[in-house]
Amino acid sequence: MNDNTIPVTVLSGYLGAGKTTVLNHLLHNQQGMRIALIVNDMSEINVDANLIKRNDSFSRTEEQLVEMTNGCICCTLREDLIQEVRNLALKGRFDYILIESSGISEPIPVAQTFTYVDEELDINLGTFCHLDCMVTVVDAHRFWHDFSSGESLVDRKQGIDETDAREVVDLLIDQIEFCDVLLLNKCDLVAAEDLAQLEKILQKLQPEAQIIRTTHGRVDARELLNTNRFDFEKASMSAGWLRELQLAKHTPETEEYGIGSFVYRRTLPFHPERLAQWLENWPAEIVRAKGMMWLATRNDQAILFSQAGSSIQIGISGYWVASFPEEEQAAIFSEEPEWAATLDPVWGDRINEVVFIGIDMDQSTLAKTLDDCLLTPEEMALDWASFPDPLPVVEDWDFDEDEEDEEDMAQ
Ligand SMILES: Nc1nc2c(ncn2[C@@H]2O[C@H](COP(=O)(O)OP(=O)(O)OP(=O)(O)O)[C@@H](O)[C@H]2O)c(=O)[nH]1
Repeated sequence: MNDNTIPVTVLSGYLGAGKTTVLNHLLHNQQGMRIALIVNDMSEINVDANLIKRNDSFSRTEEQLVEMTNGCICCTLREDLIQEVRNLALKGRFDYILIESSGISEPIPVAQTFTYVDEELDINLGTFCHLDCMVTVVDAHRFWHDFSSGESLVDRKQGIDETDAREVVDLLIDQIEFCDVLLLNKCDLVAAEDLAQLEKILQKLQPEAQIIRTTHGRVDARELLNTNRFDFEKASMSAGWLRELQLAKHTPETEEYGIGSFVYRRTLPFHPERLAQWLENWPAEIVRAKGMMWLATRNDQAILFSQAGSSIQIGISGYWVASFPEEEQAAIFSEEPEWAATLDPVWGDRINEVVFIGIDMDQSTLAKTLDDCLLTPEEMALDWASFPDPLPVVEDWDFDEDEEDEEDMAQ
């Protein structure tokens, strides 16, 4: 299907991770291909594009450089990206398109640009090109610093605008969890033992991607170009937490460097007040947690819980099927009998099911302290709606900020 369309590789990675360095390296090792480059920079001056133009391998006749500035190709410049890619493809001069996203781009919207027809522009990029590989560059030296900084893009003056409340760690995790190749760059700046541990945790967060250690972006071009690796469905399902959740049975792993994971699964609801207290004292050894939660006070809502570093988000993912009228439930269950057979006879699909990935986690203590947050048999008999619920309704909830708010109120 992809035979006659131009392959595209997208480089993502947080600011300064080494994307331009990788791109420059690829230009030196392009195996005779005529490459078109699209370089996206958030600032007005496209520093990365200037660096590439100075590269002696960048020949103006064979290559073309498209600079996209003052916005991000995953949001404000998405339509421009579609048009630029189409224009490049229509020139018929290029064998390959390489895109360097801005450091604050999210990879999924960029990938969607190639997989969905844009109805407003009425352009189907699939007729011109296909996504070959999503690459994420990770800065091995700064990873833990950025991951645990608790800072937002706005705190770092790196947001799209002053309302860009995304946390640095959420961006890092999005870029890691959706990719085909992870380049662990700046390996020269990290001790061997720390590097081995970081590689293992990245593997746990993203078990499908090929992880390649690099220094100054030096990587065999064949690992990133014409790889045939990208598959939207597969990439969307490749995150470590999701894979863990889908495993029929967790096989205990040999915990190299203390890195492990487990699924906390209970068919009892959480008491929101006790759960909130638990979240306030988030165990530092948990690196990533994600899954569904069942809160007694919101008995119909399926809550999506997501944590990475100090960022905790609690959102509504939808409604439990068990909260639907009986005929609707019956219709859904008859369409998915295998799934229906796995459900609790009393509570249906209501469940607490959260994956924890961490370093040196004490699984039984964590599970025990979470069990203490579930409704007791006495509470099960009470009116659940009457329980205090200090948890936020939706969206981001930063417990550090909450502490600050409490401190402010106390003054
Ligand atoms: N020590 C060391 N420095 C590196 C390595 N790779 C890149 N650098 C340096 O890191 C800095 C940032 O690299 P870039 O390639 O510009 O990073 P980027 O991801 O394109 O950055 P943005 O475009 O700002 O998002 C530069 O000064 C590079 O020379 C590496 O492996 N080791």
